[in-house]
Amino acid sequence: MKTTTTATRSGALGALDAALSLDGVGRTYGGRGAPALDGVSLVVPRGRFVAVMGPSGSGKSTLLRCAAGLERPTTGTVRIGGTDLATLKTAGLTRLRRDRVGFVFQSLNLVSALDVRENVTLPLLLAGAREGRALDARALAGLAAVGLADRAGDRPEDLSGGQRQRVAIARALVNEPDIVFADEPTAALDPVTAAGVLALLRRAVDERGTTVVLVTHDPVAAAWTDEAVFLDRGRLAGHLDHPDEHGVRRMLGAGNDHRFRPTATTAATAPAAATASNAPTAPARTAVIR
Ligand SMILES: Nc1ncnc2c1ncn2[C@@H]1O[C@H](COP(=O)(O)OP(=O)(O)OP(=O)(O)O)[C@@H](O)[C@H]1O
Repeated sequence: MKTTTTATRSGALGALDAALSLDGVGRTYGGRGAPALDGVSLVVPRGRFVAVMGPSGSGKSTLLRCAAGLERPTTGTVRIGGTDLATLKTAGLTRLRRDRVGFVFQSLNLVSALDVRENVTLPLLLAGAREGRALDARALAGLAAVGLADRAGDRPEDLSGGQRQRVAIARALVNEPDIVFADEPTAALDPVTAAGVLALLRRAVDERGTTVVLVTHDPVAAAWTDEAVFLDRGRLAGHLDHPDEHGVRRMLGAGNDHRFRPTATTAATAPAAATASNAPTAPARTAVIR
């Protein structure tokens, strides 16, 4: 197993100062059969937007759950911001997820008994913040950032799917997490609404330096990211820097007959916001270790 990236070879990036690192992570369910994840190693630098792609059942969601500390891997090491998750007991893991991690899922359950503002303040309250004007101001600022300041008093069921996802993003970002994990957040949205949601994630990366790990099937969504990594039957099978829609489709097509061929690709048609992040100051790319 060899490290293949310049980032790691040059020593510019280590697992300890990365936003996220996985080293030999495997996950087997029920102790039988093929593992859902099989020895996945990668390093995601801070301030990076990374897409995790691959065929259905290739292990994308399992990778996300293990990486986010929602599930313990069977083998290997996961570090968030240098902290080895295996060293944390349940309470410590909960604290780390609460304080440093944001989540946006396709079916992210906003609490229907709470209004939109209350949903956004929830992570802050869980982290011990006191109710009051300062808390409300933070929630409203977060809602304003996703264009929903005027819906603060509404219930989630009064919003469209796209608006709900924007509330979910405001909630994920309200405690200024180091890293956000998003699992198919745009799968149920029309293309225009999906672009709005992806633009919000892109902005979090560009303006706040948040790291975002996005599981998606969608080559258009992947084109908003800095890098796409591809899974095939639980293993890392390739990656694209500055993925564009065409390059991603090609990789996914190659995956259909199990012949991923990692290639160097550049973004000819990536969204403008994504291109901006490819400035020379952008952090080193994700280190894919095989
Ligand atoms: N909780 C579980 N119990 C048993 N098997 C599971 C569990 N979660 C996932 N698996 C299995 O692990 C493999 C990978 O599943 P995973 O959901 O990670 O794939 P995926 O790439 O996210 O798929 P999709 O794109 O269809 O959502 C599949 O074979 C799946 O059946």
